[in-house]
Amino acid sequence: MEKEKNNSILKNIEGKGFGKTIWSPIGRAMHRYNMVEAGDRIAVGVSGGKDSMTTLNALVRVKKIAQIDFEIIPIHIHSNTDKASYEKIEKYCEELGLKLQVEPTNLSDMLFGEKEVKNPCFLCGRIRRGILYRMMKEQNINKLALGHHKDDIIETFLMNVFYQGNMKMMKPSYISEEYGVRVIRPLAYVEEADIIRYVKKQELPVVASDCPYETSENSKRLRVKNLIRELAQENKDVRSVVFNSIKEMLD
Ligand SMILES: Nc1ncnc2c1ncn2[C@@H]1O[C@H](COP(=O)(O)OP(=O)(O)OP(=O)(O)O)[C@@H](O)[C@H]1O
Repeated sequence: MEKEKNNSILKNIEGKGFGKTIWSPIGRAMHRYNMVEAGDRIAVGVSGGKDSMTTLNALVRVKKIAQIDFEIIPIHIHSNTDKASYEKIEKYCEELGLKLQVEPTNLSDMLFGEKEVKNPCFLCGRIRRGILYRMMKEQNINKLALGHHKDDIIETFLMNVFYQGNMKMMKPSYISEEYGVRVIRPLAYVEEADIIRYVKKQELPVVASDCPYETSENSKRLRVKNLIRELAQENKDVRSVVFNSIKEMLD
């Protein structure tokens, strides 16, 4: 019975035709950076968006197919009081045999209240990260899996070059000195377009983001994203060209 359930979960996660675009690059990144080791307690930051839901699936898949004994702890930092917005994720985690931990915050009020905040995206990310790290410490969790993918890594690199004048990288795996935990990005080698295709085909219960800044036309990230999109019309491999040129610097 248990075996049948496991097989059905695995089948739903894997889908058909995603070996080359999803599972193989995830496997390569996990292997190269030793992302999953026996005894690990790995928190997955689950926003409910396509990237973190795919990351969650990737870890559940590894747990089911590899003989590695580790734990997965999905955590959702909730930005407002609307419970309905995460019930879908909670239910999905249950189907995977996992209990979603939900941490309520007043992030929405803080960021979109009466007082204007200067750097909302930076602040939001920092606060969320701070909460995640605190929860990890309290629960003896040694790794944090985030849903950043190949396009995020390329965009971050180019943004740093264009706007900051440095070549800082979003690394697939690194130790946060401040908090003493390892951050891993299992989707580091996966392209966003493939994640979109995967999530759609598998009908993952993705929750739309309520962040008003996400699609802001002025956002520097969006400008870089559009630039890459434009270049990709001339050369469809442009993402891989950039990525391969920085790959060694990601270690
Ligand atoms: N509310 C949250 N609770 C827990 N983890 C989060 C939350 N928001 C973001 N994260 C984690 O941080 C990562 C990067 O966050 P970001 O806001 O850039 O989301 P994203 O790249 O759009 O990903 P997603 O599609 O998963 O929302 C996410 O993939 C996820 O792992």
